[in-house]
Amino acid sequence: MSFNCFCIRNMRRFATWISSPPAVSSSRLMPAICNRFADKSAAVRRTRAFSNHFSTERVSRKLVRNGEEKKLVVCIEGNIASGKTTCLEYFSKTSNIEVLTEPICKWRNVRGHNPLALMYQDPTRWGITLQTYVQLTMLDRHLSTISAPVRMMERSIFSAKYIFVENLYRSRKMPEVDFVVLSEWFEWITENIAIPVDLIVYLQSSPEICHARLKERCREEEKIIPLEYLEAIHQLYEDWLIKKTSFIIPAPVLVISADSDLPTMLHQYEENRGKILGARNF
Ligand SMILES: Nc1ncnc2c1ncn2[C@@H]1O[C@H](COP(=O)(O)OP(=O)(O)O)[C@@H](O)[C@H]1O
Ligand SMILES: Nc1ccn([C@H]2C[C@H](O)[C@@H](COP(=O)(O)O)O2)c(=O)n1
Repeated sequence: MSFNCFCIRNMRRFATWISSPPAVSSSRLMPAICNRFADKSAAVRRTRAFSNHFSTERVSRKLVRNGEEKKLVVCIEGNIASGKTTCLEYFSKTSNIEVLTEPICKWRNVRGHNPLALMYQDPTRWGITLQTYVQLTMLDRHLSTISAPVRMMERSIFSAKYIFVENLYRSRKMPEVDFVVLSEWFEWITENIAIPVDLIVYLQSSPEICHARLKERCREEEKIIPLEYLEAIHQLYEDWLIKKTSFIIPAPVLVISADSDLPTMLHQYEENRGKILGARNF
């Protein structure tokens, strides 16, 4: 299937999903998963445990967590080294919110392996390995119990797919079969599980500034990242969140210009505090 056909099919799926969401219930879903392992009693046990945490009461009829509808979820998006972690640190110190950074420690060490380093060394071979694990760990982040009225998290399962997987595929570093399998997983997840996001804060920065910050941060795995890689990531972010021409955006977007020095950035975060933490009215 050509890339264009694939995109059109995705768009159609999303359109169908919006107008007529799939009727998957937790009681149907979990046995289906467990039956793959041909263990019926385990299927029943897991269904009960699963049903304690999820219900299908919301309009979308996707699986949703009980009692978490009123909590606010804000995703901080932006290029590598644009200042996302610094932004999260600032808000975590100055407000009573829950902050979830990207699980990069896991990406650098999963049972003694470093898929992040492997991906940068040989993206064609290891891109699928890293991105499969990113998708799992980001889903885990999204579905974890929210411990405060507001959750701010670094990136999302959406940018993992729309930016990083997309970039690997478009730059011909990810084989089509890997891209298609990962896309099937992503579509299944987003069609069947509610992943609530109330606001996206996009830290918009120039690739050159990010490159300079990335060099200064000096993460071992990222030393080989060229400026062109950050330019490609930047373009995908711009198409998604500014031009709005590539993929569905799961929440309203607040754009913050992120090229300034640290004191100016902290001032900007203060100015936007109300919009970010009161995002339901944004
Ligand atoms: N406004 C800024 N001006 C200069 N350096 C910054 C600024 N914000 C962050 N940094 C530095 O740039 C590097 C990347 O920032 P970080 O917050 O880790 O980015 P990200 O989480 O988006 O990858 C870090 O070394 C950080 O100290
Ligand atoms: N889906 C993803 C998400 C992140 N990465 C890489 C990019 C960086 O090297 C690192 C963490 O990014 P940062 O938080 O510093 O912006 O992980 C990836 O390859 N795929």
